[in-house]
This record gives sequence, structure tokens and C-alpha cells, in this order.
Amino acid sequence: MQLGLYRTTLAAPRLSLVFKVSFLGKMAGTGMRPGRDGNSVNLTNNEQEQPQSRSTSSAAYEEEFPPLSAASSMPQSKRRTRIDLGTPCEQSSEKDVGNIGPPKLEASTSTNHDNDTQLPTSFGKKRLPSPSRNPELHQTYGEAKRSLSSSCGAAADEPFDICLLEATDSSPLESLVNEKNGGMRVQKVQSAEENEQHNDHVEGNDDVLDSVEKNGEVLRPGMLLLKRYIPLSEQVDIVNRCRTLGCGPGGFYRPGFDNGAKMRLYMMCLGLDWNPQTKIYAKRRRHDNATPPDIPSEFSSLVGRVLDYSHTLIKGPFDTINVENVLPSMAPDVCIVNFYNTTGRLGLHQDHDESKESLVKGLPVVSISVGDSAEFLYGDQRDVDKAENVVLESGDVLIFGGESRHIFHGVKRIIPNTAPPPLLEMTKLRPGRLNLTFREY
Ligand SMILES: O=C(O)CCC(=O)C(=O)O
Ligand SMILES: [Fe+2]
Repeated sequence: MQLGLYRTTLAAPRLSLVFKVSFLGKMAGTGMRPGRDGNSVNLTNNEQEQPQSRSTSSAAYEEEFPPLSAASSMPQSKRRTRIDLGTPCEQSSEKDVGNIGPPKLEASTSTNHDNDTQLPTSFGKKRLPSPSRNPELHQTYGEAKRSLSSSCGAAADEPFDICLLEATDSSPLESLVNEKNGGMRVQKVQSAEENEQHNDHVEGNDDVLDSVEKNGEVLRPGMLLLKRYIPLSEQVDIVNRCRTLGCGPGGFYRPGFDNGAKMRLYMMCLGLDWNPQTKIYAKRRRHDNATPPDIPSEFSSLVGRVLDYSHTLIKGPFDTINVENVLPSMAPDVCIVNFYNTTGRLGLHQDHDESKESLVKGLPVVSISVGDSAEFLYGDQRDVDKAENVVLESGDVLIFGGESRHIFHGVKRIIPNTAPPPLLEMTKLRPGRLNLTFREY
């Protein structure tokens, strides 16, 4: 793969550009295709679904857990305990982490779309707390023992708390700023606009919170990586906001499958819910009928800035290029927020459950990483051995749209202890990685 041909770098705010772009003529939304099976479903008013569904292989999202029925017929020594089911990230060996291809126990990929038109059979009935929602089982680390003061996640059947302790107010942030600036008080940047404005004027300022040495790189046509795009202050805001939303209705949960498999991550959707089992977007969650929280306006404006910046990168000195053909703009109405423990991962998959119109236009996915770094794989096929590997660090933004909208991608592993220490200090984010992917349905 001649990625070098596509590389473009832009270090901001110095705006030093190195263009080696030879691909710009071949965009214009070509090569786009809708979902593979094009199945559509008509959903009841109760769920108010968007009428589009496609079948991604469920296997990409599942981990290698046997169905519960299979587990009960296993020898005791091989059975997974209740703890296993709740915390595979902590309990399972990492030997197979490198293999994120098709799981050894291939799950059924057939989706019963008839069922998708119904409310879940459990609707209206009291559910027993599932192991995956028992906070005890998430307590991986020594610190977690002390997390009982956490504002959520301390009682059964409450959402997963991505932070270990009560979130702190702005005082530690300010004290850190004071420390780093020799006692000079720096106002915490609040809004996205203020933040941008601030970033434009911090050249030479090595303040740990807001100094960014942004580096943009075009990985492929329509696929860009913006290194360290998000300043620390904004990363803190993102964690705090996700934490608060994640503790409320429609917050973080650990998606599972009918066969007993569980994803190796915690998920929360904003705007619309995406169900990893049915691959369907809906206004309510299937498992608990909760309505996903709205996307905070700060998040939406961040996505707008990211796309504007990406367009600047793509355009470079070539005024004649229509950047919309290379990377169309979009207004996100969906955000899938994933939290990966340090042994979390996500198999290679395509994001192609959005509307046919969105996919045909190549409306981009904007992916934001906060916390521990991840080894991220991407490629043309669902083949780990042929995939490119890039490390996504805290504050990085990855965009894939246009010709790259259907790229296979996944998270091979989380690299422990790589989150910026001040971020952890200020947010008490658990060990692991927060990822937000914005899309327009
Ligand atoms: O965590 C990531 O970087 C990728 C997440 C992703 O691919 C998804 O949520 O569809
Ligand atoms: Fe994805």
C-alpha cells in the first residue's frame, strides 16, 4: 500500500505543510456502497426505529465466550465463572488479543429482523441485574476498591462508571495550571470556540492543558489522523461529560449477545441508539427501553471544527479542489461512546449500519480518543494480517469518510499506562480508553 503518496502533514499553529497528494482527483464519492444486504425493517412506533439495517458480522463485536448453555456442559475446570462473564477483560488471558479476526466461536450472524420490529420480550418486566451491570465485577484495580464513594456504579443494576472516584471540580485543574505556569492564573477554556481561539494563540506556550502541536496526516483518501488535536482541557471536559451521561439513563452498559458472548467494552449511545446485536439504530434501547441522551452541543461543534480542519488539510495549496468531494461535511446525530478496559478490544468491522443515503454520500465517521492509547487496525479487508496499524493516543482524532467510509477497522489492544497523567489526576478516569465515534445517520 503506497500510503506515502497520500501523506499530508500540517503542524498547527505553524501551518507547515508538506503535500504529496496525488489522489485528490479520484474522489467524488466513488466506490461507495450501501450495506451488504440492504435489509430494511419497519419498526413499531414503540421503538421508533430508523428504517435501515444491514448485517455486519456480529462476530466482529463479540468476544470468544461460549454460550451459557455450552458452558454448563463443560468440565468445571473449563467453565467460566460468573466473574468471567462479567469481567472477561480482567480474567481472560491476553494471549489471543492479537487475533481480532473472526472469533474462535463464531456467533450466529443471522439477524432476526422480525424480532426487531417488536419490543423486547422482557419489556415491562422487572429484570434481574445482569452480571455485566454489577459494578463489583468491574473493579479491576486496587483503586477500584476505594471507588465505593463513586456517584454511580456502586449499586447493582446501575450503569458503569468510567471514573473511579467522585469527579473533581475545577480546582485541581486550576492548581495544575497554576503549577505549570509559575502561579500565573489561566482561565479554563470552556467552549469549543473559545478553545479554538485559544489554541490559535498559544504558540510558544507550553501550558500542559491547552498547548497542542497538532499534526494532521492523510492516511488514505478520505481518511485522516489528527494527532493531539484535542487539548487536555477539552479531554477533561469530554471525560467528565461522558461520565455524567454514562451514569444516567441510557448510560454505559456492556453489550451482550443472545449466545452469551459479550463485547469487550462498555457502550453508550448519544442521539440514537445502535444495537450491536441487531445492527439497528433506534430511538430507544432494546434492552431497557431507555432513550439515549442527546449529543452535547460542545461535542457537535468539536466535530464541526475537526471537519473544517480536515478540509484545510485536504485542500492544502490547491484552491481548486472541492474538499466536499473528498470528505463530505456532516452534522452528527449519533455518537457511539465506547470505554475499553486495558484488555478491551474490538474486532475488525465496517461501520455500515447508518442510512443508505449517509453511506452513499460517504458521510464521515469522526473518532475521538481519550485516555490510554490503542493500537488501531484498518484495511481493505477483514484480515488482521493485512491491516495497517496506527497508535491512537489521547487527544487524537481519526476521520474516515468519502472513499474510506467502508474501511475495515478495529482495536487490537489498549496500551496500559499511556493516558496523560494530568488527565487521570483531574478526571479519575479508569485505566482504559474512551472513544467517541460521531456519525450522521
Ligand atoms: O474505538 C475505536 O477506535 C473504534 C470504535 C469503533 O470502531 C466503533 O465504535 O464502531
Ligand atoms: Fe467502527
